[in-house]
Amino acid sequence: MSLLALHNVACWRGGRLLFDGLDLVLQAGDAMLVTGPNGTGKSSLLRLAAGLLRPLGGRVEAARCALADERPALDPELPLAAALAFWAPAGGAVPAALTAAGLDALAEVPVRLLSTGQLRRASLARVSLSGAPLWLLDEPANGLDAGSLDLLAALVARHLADGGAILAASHQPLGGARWQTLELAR
Ligand SMILES: Nc1ncnc2c1ncn2[C@@H]1O[C@H](COP(=O)(O)OP(=O)(O)OP(=O)(O)O)[C@@H](O)[C@H]1O
Repeated sequence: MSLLALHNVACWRGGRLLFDGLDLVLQAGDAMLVTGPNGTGKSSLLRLAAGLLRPLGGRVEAARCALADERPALDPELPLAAALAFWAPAGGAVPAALTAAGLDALAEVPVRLLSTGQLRRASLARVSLSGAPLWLLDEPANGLDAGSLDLLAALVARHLADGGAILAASHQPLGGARWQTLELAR
């Protein structure tokens, strides 16, 4: 069974047609990288897949998903571990997620004090904690240093090996998978 399927999808946003006739299918273990110039609709495509945006035409079928974009979706006033616990169905997985994202030392630091790259990694920890089989990652490498890029690649590889799928938008190459590519054009 596919974890994401788009059938003949058209997207209208900002007063113009961003794309139409788009078909794609992601099965367990699949990773797809969406590329293209600014404003061509990469983030919009992720929001369509997340069910946050309605297609102008066509059909979107998605498994339970977790979206990581520029908004961390973590309570800024809470210590990081407590903020992440909100998203953890079983609660107990938070320490392992912190370790996998290289955030052990920051568990008790309020989210509002984290740096840009630390917040990105906290978003990845949130997504990995969610248990969602479909990850939607919008520019996940933004603000990450070399070591953090390696952590991202490891998280990607583990999620795919566990039977998940990933749709990511990025201006830079990502590791951890043999990425299929989808280029959106103006
Ligand atoms: N909330 C919104 N309301 C109206 N138009 C929007 C909204 N968000 C984005 N758009 C428009 O939709 C178009 C596609 O934007 P989108 O963010 O999907 O592009 P992108 O390919 O992800 O760009 P970038 O590479 O800059 O991140 C742009 O023209 C943008 O102005």
